[in-house]
Amino acid sequence: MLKTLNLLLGEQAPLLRRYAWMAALYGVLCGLCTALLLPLMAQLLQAQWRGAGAWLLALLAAVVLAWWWRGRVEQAGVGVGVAVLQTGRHRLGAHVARLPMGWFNAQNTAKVSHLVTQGMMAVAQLPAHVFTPVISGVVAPLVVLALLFVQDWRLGLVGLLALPLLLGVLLLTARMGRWADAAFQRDFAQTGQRMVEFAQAQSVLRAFQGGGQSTRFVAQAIDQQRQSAGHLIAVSALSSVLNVWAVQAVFAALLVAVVIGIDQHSAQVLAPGQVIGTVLSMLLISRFVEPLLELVGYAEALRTARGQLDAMDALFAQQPLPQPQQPPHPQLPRDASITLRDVHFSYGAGQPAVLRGINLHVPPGSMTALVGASGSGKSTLVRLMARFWDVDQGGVLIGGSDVRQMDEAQLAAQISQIFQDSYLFAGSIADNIRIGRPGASDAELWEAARQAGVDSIAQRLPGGLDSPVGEGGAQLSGGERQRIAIARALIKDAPILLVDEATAALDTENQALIAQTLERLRGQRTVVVIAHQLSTIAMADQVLVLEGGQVVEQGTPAQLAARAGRYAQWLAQRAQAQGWRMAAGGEPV
Ligand SMILES: Nc1ncnc2c1ncn2[C@@H]1O[C@H](COP(=O)(O)OP(=O)(O)OP(=O)(O)O)[C@@H](O)[C@H]1O
Repeated sequence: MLKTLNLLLGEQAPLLRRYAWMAALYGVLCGLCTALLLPLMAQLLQAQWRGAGAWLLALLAAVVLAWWWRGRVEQAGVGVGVAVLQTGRHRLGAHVARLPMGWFNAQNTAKVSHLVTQGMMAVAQLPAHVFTPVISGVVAPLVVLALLFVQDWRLGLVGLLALPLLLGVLLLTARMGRWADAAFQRDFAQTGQRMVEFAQAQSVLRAFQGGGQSTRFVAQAIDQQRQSAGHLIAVSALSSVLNVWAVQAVFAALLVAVVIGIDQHSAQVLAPGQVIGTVLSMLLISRFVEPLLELVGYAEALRTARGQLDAMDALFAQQPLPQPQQPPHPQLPRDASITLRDVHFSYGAGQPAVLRGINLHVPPGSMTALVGASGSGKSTLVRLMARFWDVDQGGVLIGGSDVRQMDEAQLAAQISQIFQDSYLFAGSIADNIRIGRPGASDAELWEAARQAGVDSIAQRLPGGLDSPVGEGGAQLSGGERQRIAIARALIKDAPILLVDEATAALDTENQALIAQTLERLRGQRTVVVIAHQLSTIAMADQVLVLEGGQVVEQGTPAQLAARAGRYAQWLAQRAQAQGWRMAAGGEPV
């Protein structure tokens, strides 16, 4: 728990240590107040008023000191809570930003969103409201235990023996709670993910189910969450009862010890000294048990925050892709070529191989088209070039340098991407294009917009290029979003362009736009395109046909068309389907 808090706090971690010491000192002060209460009670019981007055003054001074110190501790705790909120979110965000692109699936994204909102609040509450009574609830009984030993060693011994038993019960209930909490958090995140999906998929749902209906997935997720919430509530209630019983059992054991002590001295009438001793023992026992009861009252809050901290810990344990060490690395690319050497890749240990022994060389300034059936590995191959993940075997080289030996920013500077799922941020059209090159001038912005056909969108909208696109580009059509993504890639002016030529998302106008863009950049940039249009394939210097994660054919469009192999077959099917007629050289007519 402390390890993760330290991770969240980073350079501010000393604040937590200082606060913990302050809270422990507060526990000692509480114990000191109890210590001063003993002589005061003894003097009162013996009717020694002067002595009692002196001890009373000392006790009042200690109580005032403890109150004042408690205020300081609370302030320090709130300070740590605020630091957790401020620094923790940044550190978590900075860590997530370094994780491989492949890590960002819907489930992980929902988890992160839950952690930085509710999770971070639950964790920040710990130092602000929970740790002070918990730390003092541990320290104060230890001081009182020492006093118990001074008062009567047998009582001290009972108290000492009770502590590990109490600790055992607390640990057991905490573990039970953690299991139940982990299941609840998992189901909670799953429901959140399903609800977002439900909202986003409204058009599909209404088309297939009519309005107002939930999906089976949402219903299942909610049902699962209801079950795990019920389980968690039951476990929490049982834990509370067990914890309180354990403390009460310690209380009872100490009382029994006092009674047995009395019996050994005298069964009939207590001597005055025995009366005082008994009263003081009872007082110590109650002061021993009281903070323990308060401590177990916070078990629930601790467990909830613990679950969130565990999830944050697991997130911090996710490793970013290794970065090259200096010197002599990182390496610089010598040109805009792309080479794949015997690349093998799967999406995780135990998962089937998606790419198997790919060898490929894309010379600088040339254009390579990837074709193949759905699931043959085209997108995976292109994304490996941008180091979304690291290959399992072999290597991906940009300009002769292995991408694993290149600086992350250096690699990013080499590559522009136009993918089907290019995300638009809630901002203006101009903001979204400028992501490609934040320092671009207005003239460069307009030039990229013109080349990508965004100028016609801007003319239609009252705000021009400053018109908002809505969250995720919701205020634009799919084709318009795609054009902005193209403008963003063009303004970046990177020497390598990776393109996933969208199929369904693009209308003929946009298809033509991509074709024009590729035509214009031909010879100027290294282009790798996942091609669906015959016209695009015909433009390519080389075509790779992928099947089952392997390159089954490779050559110029003309060579492949003449070979009567897979490409020619595929070409014939496409031509038939689209009413295209291909010339013998592979060029569409
Ligand atoms: N994130 C992922 N996790 C696990 N498996 C994946 C992931 N992405 C893709 N795959 C699997 O890898 C294989 C290749 O997928 P890929 O998307 O590279 O194929 P593709 O040729 O681009 O397909 P399409 O033309 O339909 O986009 C498929 O079997 C797919 O199920």
